[in-house]
Amino acid sequence: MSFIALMILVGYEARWVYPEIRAYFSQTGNLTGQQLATRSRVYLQEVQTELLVSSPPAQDPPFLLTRLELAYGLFDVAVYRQTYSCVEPSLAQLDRLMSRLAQGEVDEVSAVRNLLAPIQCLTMIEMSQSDLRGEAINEFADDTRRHQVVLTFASLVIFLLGLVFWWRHECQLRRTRRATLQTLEWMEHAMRDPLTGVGNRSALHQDVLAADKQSHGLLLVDIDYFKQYNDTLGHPRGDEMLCRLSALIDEALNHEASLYRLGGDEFAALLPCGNRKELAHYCEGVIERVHQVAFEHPAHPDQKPVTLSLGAVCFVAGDTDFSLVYEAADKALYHVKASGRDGWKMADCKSCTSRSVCGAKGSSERRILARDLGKKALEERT
Ligand SMILES: Nc1nc2c(ncn2[C@@H]2O[C@H](COP(=O)(O)OP(=O)(O)OP(=O)(O)O)[C@@H](O)[C@H]2O)c(=O)[nH]1
Repeated sequence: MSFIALMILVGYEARWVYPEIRAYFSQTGNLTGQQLATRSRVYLQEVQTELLVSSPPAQDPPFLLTRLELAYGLFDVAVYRQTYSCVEPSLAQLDRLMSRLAQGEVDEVSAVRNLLAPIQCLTMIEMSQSDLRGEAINEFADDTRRHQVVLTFASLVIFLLGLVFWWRHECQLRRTRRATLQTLEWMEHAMRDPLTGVGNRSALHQDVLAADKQSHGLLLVDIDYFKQYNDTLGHPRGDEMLCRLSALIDEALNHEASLYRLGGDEFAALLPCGNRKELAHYCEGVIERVHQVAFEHPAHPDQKPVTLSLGAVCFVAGDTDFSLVYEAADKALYHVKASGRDGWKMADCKSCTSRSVCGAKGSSERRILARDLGKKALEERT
């Protein structure tokens, strides 16, 4: 918009400047016109003076004639003839005077008298030319002033247009920036569990997709008998416990894992882990830490403090269908739950790893398996 206005202004100025300057300089041509008349008058006056001062003239007739011819030549201009009525008679008079002077038929006094009319005509031409020039200059000055005003206002308009454009652009930029930030904020909210502040299920899937092709460990953690905890102490205390446990799991995993709440009382942890042994170490660490802290659980069927059940699996991110990985970890968790809870199990998921990352089984895993055997034996006996 500003650019278009600027172009219009430039066009306008170019349209004005060129003819106006031309007009001005053509008027300065009047200076030459005036000068011709002046020069011619000076020659005539020199002849007049010569005739008046010295009688007989000190200069010989050819000198006077040359002066008169010069005066005639400068006087005999087409523009003068067309513009001023006194030119034709004056030139005729000069012509007559020159021929009479050449023949020596004229006395000084009548010659001087004959020069008066041409001199008067030339003086009038000088004054007229001077007036014309003055008018042209005044007109040019008026035009210049007028155009300066136009130029000033146009520049002001362009400046204001530029300002408006800049302001609108700035507002647009701010709106876009705000919208982007809001979108990012919403995305961030959409990926977070509002209660514990850890990521949610969508965040887990996104992080798995974004993870580099390295060996990772997935831990699924579920609180045991949380329904009873809620029923006894109330949901606000249950919420509090969820927050405490998410912090505790994070701490037990040395803050190296990304933590997620998948819903209800189930958490997931994703962490880089080279082999099963390392993952087993992490699982053991979580179980031990919750034992150490021993959060009170007034309704635990086994009269224990709060306990956790863990299912874990090793996988190579990017190489495996994550749903298979999750299913394997979930099965392991289910197995722990079914085996009496308060323990961990690592899934032996062959399809989850393209590289051999499997190591030794964890002690808790062994403990669960032992408990399974015990349960089976008990069932067989009853
Ligand atoms: N305080 C609280 N409780 C929740 C929330 N979301 C789900 N729950 C409760 O968590 C409990 C989960 O219970 P279940 O899935 O039956 O499992 P559980 O009682 O822990 O039993 P097991 O998992 O078999 O050991 C339910 O009572 C839900 O009401 C929450 O945001 N806050």
